[in-house]
Order: sequence, then structure tokens, then C-alpha cells
Amino acid sequence: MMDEQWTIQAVRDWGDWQLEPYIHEKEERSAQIDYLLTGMMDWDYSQLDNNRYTILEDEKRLRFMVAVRAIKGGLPVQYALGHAAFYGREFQVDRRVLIPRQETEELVDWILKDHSMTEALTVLDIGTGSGAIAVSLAAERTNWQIVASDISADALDLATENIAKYAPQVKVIQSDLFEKIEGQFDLIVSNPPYISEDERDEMDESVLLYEPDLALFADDDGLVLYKKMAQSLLEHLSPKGNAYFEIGYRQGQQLQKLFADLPDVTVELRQDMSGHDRMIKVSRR
Ligand SMILES: C[S@@+](CC[C@H](N)C(=O)[O-])C[C@H]1O[C@@H](n2cnc3c(N)ncnc32)[C@H](O)[C@@H]1O
Repeated sequence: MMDEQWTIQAVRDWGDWQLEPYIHEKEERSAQIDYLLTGMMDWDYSQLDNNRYTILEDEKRLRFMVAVRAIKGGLPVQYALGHAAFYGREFQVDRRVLIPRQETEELVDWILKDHSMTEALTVLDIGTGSGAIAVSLAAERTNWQIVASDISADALDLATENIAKYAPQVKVIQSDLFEKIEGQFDLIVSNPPYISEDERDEMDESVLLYEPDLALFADDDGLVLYKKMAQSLLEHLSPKGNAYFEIGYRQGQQLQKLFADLPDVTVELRQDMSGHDRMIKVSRR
């Protein structure tokens, strides 16, 4: 039974009022509400603006209200919606995987700018999570042979859905770093967990509460997985191959040194759009 008629603008205002005590900045509240509505309606932002006085069907209004209540409890909007935007595509996400971040899009961009479609490359993505990196590369470079790996079977179950949707050619392997990986690759890419335990206090509560620890934290000041990958990197990187890593903004100097100690490589450190050290490329000479 339909009790009330709610326009899009009315639910937007309701959402804003609900979230005000939790998300203090108006702009941030509006961004989350509009992200939720466009995602639910499968609209772009101009459609949302043009449909302000459209009546929202009851089932969608209830879904929106449930999602807003979950966001009030700290649930990231992408988990509430069930998907997140990454490099122009919507990836299914839930609490099994990290929500893919903008900084990681910059890493993908670096790789794509370095390598055109004319090169037929083999690629390994270590710690694929939702599959965001592997799928984006595979969708943009359809002739590349790409393996997506993760230690987490749960993450790989979800990655498999994103792979099926956008890039069914990507192969999936469950592996602790290189443990189950055979052979060499022209490109190795990884955005491993790199947050040190003592950074917990600086982190958003919603990240700590909802995103998987396995995707966030690493021992040895967040460096342990890079150190392990460095040990086997040259065994798995083709001659003239390149490896790209996302890194924590305080880890640039240490990681540059770690990789530069490998024989016959060059190392390049790059900053993200905010000017923080964020990515490293290791090239075999
Ligand atoms: C920071 S998330 C990155 C997810 C995705 N690649 C992205 O950029 O959005 C790190 C991923 O590494 C995985 N991981 C953690 N330890 C690992 C290990 N020892 N071997 C392989 N994957 C690991 C986690 O399960 C998680 O999916």
C-alpha cells in the first residue's frame, strides 16, 4: 500500500536531515546522498537534477532509507549501495573487499600511459581485492593476458563477479603473494595492505569498522609485504618487465631504497594528485 508520495528532492532533503548529525559538512552529505540516488536509479548527475520532482517508487524509497540509516551507523556509502566507481566502471563491492580508491586509479593510469594496446603483455595483479586494477587493465587493453590473485578466497569470489561482468578473460589464482604463481610476467602490479598498526588512531572510524583488516594493515611499519615481494620480484618479472606498486605516503624513501637494492633495476617514485608519494615503478634493465 502506498502511504505517501515522495519526490526525489523530498528524499534528498530527508537524507540530508538524517545525516546532518553524523556528517557535518553539507557538501559531503549531499555528495553521499546524490551518489546513493544516482547509483540506485542508474542515473547520471544531470538526470538526478532534471528529475527532482519525479516521484520515487516505494520500493526504491525504502531502499534509500535503509541505506541512509546504515550510513548513519558508519557504513561507507559504497557498501550501502553495493558498488563503487573505479576508472569509469562500477565495481560490485561489499565488506569482503577494500573500496577501490582514487589514488589507485592514478596507478592504473600510469600503467596505461606507459603501455599501449600495441604491446601484448602478460600481467599479474597481486592483492586484487574487488579486481579493480586487473579488470580495468583488461578492459582497456583487451589483448593483455592478466592474472588476478589474492590471499583471500572471499575477495576472489567477489572479484570473479566483476571479472565476469567486464573482463572474463582475466584468470584468478588464490595465492599468498607469489607462492602459487608460476612463470614470469611483463607487468606486475600490486596495491598491497600498507598501513602500520600505529596509524589506527589517524584513520576514519568507518574504514576501521567496515573495511577488511587484511586489506589495510601490514606488519613492520606497513612494509612487510613489499619486502617479501622484493625478494621474489625478479624471479617473476620478465627481462625488461616493469612492476608498479601503490605505497603509503610516508613510505616513499624506504621503498625506493628497498627496490633500488635489487640488481639491474631502475626505480621511479611518483606522487598522487595531492602531492604525496604514492606509487613506485621498478623496471628491469
Ligand atoms: C589494499 S587492498 C587492494 C585491493 C585492490 N587491488 C584495490 O586496489 O582496490 C589489498 C589486497 O591484498 C590482499 N592481500 C593481503 N595480504 C595478501 C597476501 N599475503 N597475498 C596476496 N594478497 C594479499 C587483501 O586480501 C586485499 O584484497
